[in-house]
Amino acid sequence: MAQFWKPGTEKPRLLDDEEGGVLFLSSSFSSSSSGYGYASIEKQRQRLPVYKYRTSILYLVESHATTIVVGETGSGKTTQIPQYLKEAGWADGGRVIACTQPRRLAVQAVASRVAEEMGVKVGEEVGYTIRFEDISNPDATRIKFLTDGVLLREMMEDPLLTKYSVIMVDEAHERSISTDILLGLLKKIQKRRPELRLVISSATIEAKAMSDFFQSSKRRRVSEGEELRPRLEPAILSVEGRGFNVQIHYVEDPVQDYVQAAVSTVLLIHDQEPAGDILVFLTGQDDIDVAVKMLTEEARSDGKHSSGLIILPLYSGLSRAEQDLVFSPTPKGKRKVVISTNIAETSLTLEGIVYVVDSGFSKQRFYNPISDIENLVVAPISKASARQRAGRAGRLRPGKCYRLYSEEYFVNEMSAQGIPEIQRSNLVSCVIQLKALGIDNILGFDWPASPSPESMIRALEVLYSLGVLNDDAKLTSPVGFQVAEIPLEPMISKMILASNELGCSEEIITIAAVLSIQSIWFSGRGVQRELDEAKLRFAAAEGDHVTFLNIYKGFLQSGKSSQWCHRNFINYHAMKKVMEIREQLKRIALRLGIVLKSCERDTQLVRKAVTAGFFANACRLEAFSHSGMYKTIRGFQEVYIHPSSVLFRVNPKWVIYHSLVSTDRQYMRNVISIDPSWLTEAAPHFYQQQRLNPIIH
Ligand SMILES: Nc1ncnc2c1ncn2[C@@H]1O[C@H](COP(=O)(O)OP(=O)(O)OP(=O)(O)O)[C@@H](O)[C@H]1O
Repeated sequence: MAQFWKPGTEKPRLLDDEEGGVLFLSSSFSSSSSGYGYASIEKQRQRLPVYKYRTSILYLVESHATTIVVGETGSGKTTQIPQYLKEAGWADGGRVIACTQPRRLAVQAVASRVAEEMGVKVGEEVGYTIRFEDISNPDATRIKFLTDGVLLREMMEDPLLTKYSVIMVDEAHERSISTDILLGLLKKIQKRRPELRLVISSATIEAKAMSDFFQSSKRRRVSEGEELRPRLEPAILSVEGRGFNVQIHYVEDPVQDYVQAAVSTVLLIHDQEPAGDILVFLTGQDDIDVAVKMLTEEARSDGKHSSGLIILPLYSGLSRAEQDLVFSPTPKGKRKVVISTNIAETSLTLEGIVYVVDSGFSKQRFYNPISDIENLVVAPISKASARQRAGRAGRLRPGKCYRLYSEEYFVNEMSAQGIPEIQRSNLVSCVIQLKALGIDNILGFDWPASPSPESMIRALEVLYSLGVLNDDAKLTSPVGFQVAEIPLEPMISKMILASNELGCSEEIITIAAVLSIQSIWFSGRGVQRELDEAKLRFAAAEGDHVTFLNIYKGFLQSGKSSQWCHRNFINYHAMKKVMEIREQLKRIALRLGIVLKSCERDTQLVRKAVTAGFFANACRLEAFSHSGMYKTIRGFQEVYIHPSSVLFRVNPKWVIYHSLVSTDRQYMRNVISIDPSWLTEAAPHFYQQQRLNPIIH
């Protein structure tokens, strides 16, 4: 079990102490978490640290084109600033105030909170839009929360975002790809629309870089009326103070197994600490499922330690209804344990949470443009993330955060800030978005942090081979425009378009839905044999994609039964999410004129459609390899079929994978066997005939 410094001894630190900063105690803050009346909400609003800065914020927004607001987590930036702006008239005359978030869940949660504070219904004066879900009313919505990705999509219809008077880019320090693209484009828009105001909310460390970025706007020639325009240099405002104290506990020695350590810590808290819910940060669906199972079994086998625990997973692959469970009030006498990925890291207030357990890891993308390989890797988080995680406790009362790493590690080894996603990702989706917005000179685009030219060139090559870009690097018609319109990775979009021509769109839409979530299998420790046996019941010789079709069919035939999923080691929540996404994809397909048609299980057609999208991920088994080693066709990288694939140990000669994960080796996840001649058919330029021919034969 992880050993923590005991509370009350000298060791635990208050959050601010980490930096040697000032301690802020807001003990007057009401700690009641339910039954808010309107008046009490108003009082709560006024007690938030940001309230003291209301006038300054409004003054700066009035007088500067860009205002950067720096503030501790919980100071009230997200929920309050849009309301201040509305109250000051920025939404008058039909104008709209936008507030972007990197994550969907945060968009929904913050919109409901702000609507509650304003005493209105979500979807009316306060609305939100996330991919596939628009809960806003063009005539009534004055404050709109949306993901930064959705705002980018809105630019396709309205390049200058004319309906917005102020755009607040929240959590800009997270540096998601979409945030970086958005910042670059907003800077451009400001030159054309000097009346547009930007509010960038950012952690301290990034504020200077943000300011430099917006500062470097080229000065316009002063013309008549110029003095009426806002000042171009950005203003920086620092909001001092936070909500409640969060006591930080570190482990004394590094933990060997963070899932096991997280489970032990939850039981320790439950045993020794007063009432209050627990939020645990792990990395992904796989380790969350394992932790949920361990805790559930503990609850079954040994009532003493774990009676009264309500254990809930939280990750993006869950259906909406399951995600909503984490927001429901905890029944009296019970303790909720939410086990989450980093989707709960920013902007969320889960009312009952008093304790946070932080594994110190998250799943992150890393792309190597030389090998053209993108991996999803479990990697250490940054100090900025650790603070955000700790900040989820102490939002409505004092809290505690248990870090499953040592203080020495936190202070000396943890990086201050993560690497911007744009510098560690494959840029195919990013390039197509910019192209769709008419940005032709992608290499010359004004980025807050430049991606490597190699990554750009790789992305351009792939898009060209997908038939999305023409010789002039412009979107092709209709394929390029259609691919850009589908809000999915371009390779999946291309696969869907190809399925229309091949007559297998029903099957491919199912496959696309399954590929958009992490896994539909139940992951658990100690159940590998049963899981393998269950897989055999559905396994298709052609590979995982066709296996998904068997599972989907079985699920429908069972009447979408949770018991059926349980018996077959399939994650019921994930299957419900697949159904949701599939419905959304069907609507998009119909809009694009794709005829929904089944090929009646002609798996060759299905595999050809997959090849049309994913040809760049083709690999060949090494002729003399008995260890199942493959080499990627592009880049000659060594890769292996992941043990979770139905093709593990089957090792067909030619395969295509959907994604790679890196542990001790590079593993291909979701693999399908192909005929190599389909590669040259699908992408003659990519696999120049003469280069591939000797390999094929
Ligand atoms: N759904 C909610 N229920 C109750 N209180 C809430 C809710 N949402 C926000 N609050 C209160 O408002 C405070 C400020 O939240 P807000 O999201 O505006 O802060 P923030 O400065 O943007 O922090 P972060 O960067 O962590 O998002 C919370 O600490 C909490 O006290």
